[in-house]
Amino acid sequence: MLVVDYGAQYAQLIARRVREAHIYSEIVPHTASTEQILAKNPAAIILSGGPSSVYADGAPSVGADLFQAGVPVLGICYGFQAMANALGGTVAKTGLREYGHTPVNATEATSCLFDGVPAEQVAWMSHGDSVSEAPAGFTVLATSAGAPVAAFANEDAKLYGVQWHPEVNHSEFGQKVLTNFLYEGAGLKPDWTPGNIVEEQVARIREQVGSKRAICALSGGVDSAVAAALVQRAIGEQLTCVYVDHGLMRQNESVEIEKAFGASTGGAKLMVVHAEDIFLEKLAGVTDPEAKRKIIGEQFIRTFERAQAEIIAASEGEDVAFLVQGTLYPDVVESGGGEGTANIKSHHNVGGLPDDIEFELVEPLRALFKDEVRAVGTELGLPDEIVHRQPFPGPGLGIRIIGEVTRERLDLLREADAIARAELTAAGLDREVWQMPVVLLADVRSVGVQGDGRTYGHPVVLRPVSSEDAMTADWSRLPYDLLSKISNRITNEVDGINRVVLDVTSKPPGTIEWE
Ligand SMILES: Nc1ncnc2c1ncn2[C@@H]1O[C@H](COP(=O)(O)OP(=O)(O)OP(=O)(O)O)[C@@H](O)[C@H]1O
Ligand SMILES: O=c1[nH]c(=O)c2[nH+]cn([C@@H]3O[C@H](COP(=O)(O)O)[C@@H](O)[C@H]3O)c2[nH]1
Ligand SMILES: NC(=O)CC[C@H](N)C(=O)O
Ligand SMILES: [Mg+2]
Repeated sequence: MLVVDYGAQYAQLIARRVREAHIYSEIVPHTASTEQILAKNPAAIILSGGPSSVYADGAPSVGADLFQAGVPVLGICYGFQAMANALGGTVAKTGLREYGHTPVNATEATSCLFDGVPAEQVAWMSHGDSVSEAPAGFTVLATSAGAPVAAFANEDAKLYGVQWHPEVNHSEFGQKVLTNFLYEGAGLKPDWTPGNIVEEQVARIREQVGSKRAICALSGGVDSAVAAALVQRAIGEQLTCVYVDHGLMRQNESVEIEKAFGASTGGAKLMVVHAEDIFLEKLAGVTDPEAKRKIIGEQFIRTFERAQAEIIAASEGEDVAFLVQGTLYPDVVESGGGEGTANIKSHHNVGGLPDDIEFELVEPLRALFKDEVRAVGTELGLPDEIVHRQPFPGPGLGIRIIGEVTRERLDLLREADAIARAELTAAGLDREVWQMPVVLLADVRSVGVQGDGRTYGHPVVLRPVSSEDAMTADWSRLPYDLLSKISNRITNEVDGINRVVLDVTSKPPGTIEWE
């Protein structure tokens, strides 16, 4: 099943909802020609939304021939409008815009698209243009106040379209409409599972790496543990995992990772590289978040090159050409790696990579979201402690010190962070909270009174968030008692921190990390 991306906010979300319906899906850009799309032999096609207007100059269009190939198609929003336009319907700016929750009424309940869906449903809309006339041969299935043609179908040709976004959570029967299209409209069988991801990726990795050697950047986090386990399954002995202690890790983390490692990767070899001094040296005097990220990204690669040289020397000159990373889709899209998407922050493993990198990357999880990766981890038999670990960013505490990163500041933050994490665990909230960065405002100081004396210390920010996939997040409503305990312990026990504040910003507009 293919998703054609018209520059949508939600193209990956569509692909993911299709995978949730246990059908394999991939995304192709709208620049792909009809021949290129059909050459992939799709069992069905979904045309995504997009920011353009079909009647504007240079707007992406879809060839009418795509609809004559006998492949079932569902158009969503822009995709729906482009489909109407290509097949002789009319699309116009009606002046009736709809954004957000919108009631939609079925006018033709017999379509398979609406099986099990009530006559009135709340759908999530985001459009300024509307289809005012369906193409010949199509039946209008639904209307809304702002969209006279809110859905249409040509059941014989297996062509369907909806003006709303069935892929977003807020569309009440969104997943139902999507699965109706997939199972009934397109007749697909729900037989794709995390087990298939494992099989398919193992086969792909074998093909890519062949009999050569690879190293896996292993952080102790979920993504790299799952990536390592997949690659280990594919190429066994040819893999060496490399953990970099860059001095930006949390308290005791390096020791714990070394200990937990055997369980996480099915016994692959582990090499620990200590690179604290060089990372801190390169970060000296740097305060700009993007500059920090680029420096850390580059130093990671330089460290992997050191590991590569050692492995080559030890294996009598056999080349190590591949670098495995646990890159996920959100890392790619935030780094501006999608079709026409903005750069929000350069994740060290994507946008932070240096230009002169010589490794060939192996990234088996690059199209997936975190909860999908967790399902693959469970499928691979990884222990729950690893599969459900809270994320921790590769640049570590380096992007949680607002200001210059120094050894003293790192020690201060490590102490505060250890207390916050221990209390969250003691409260039994580790699984409920997605992650809780503790951020040191190193260039801010405030006046306190402690032991009847004046202090002039730094604040830390607690940033507990709940999320499904890190693309959006809300601040976690932690119990006041817990917040109070964390605040008391940090200010009492960590010399130099005299204030604890709570971040109550969702994402958007904030991101999870402060830098
Ligand atoms: N300290 C490290 N040593 C080696 N590789 C690392 C380190 N930190 C991060 N990486 C690499 O960068 C990738 C991206 O980091 P990221 O934090 O997103 O993933 P993760 O650590 O595997 O999982 P999680 O999101 O659960 O923390 C990792 O999958 C890993 O390949
Ligand atoms: O490995 C990583 N390298 C990075 O450069 C990076 N930046 C952010 N994160 C993690 O990604 C998720 C989304 O974070 P933001 O809302 O801050 O963008 C959150 O889980 C962050 O912790 C990173 N992980
Ligand atoms: N979300 C969309 O796909 C929007 C389609 C088109 N740009 C409109 O405003 O109607
Ligand atoms: Mg991590």
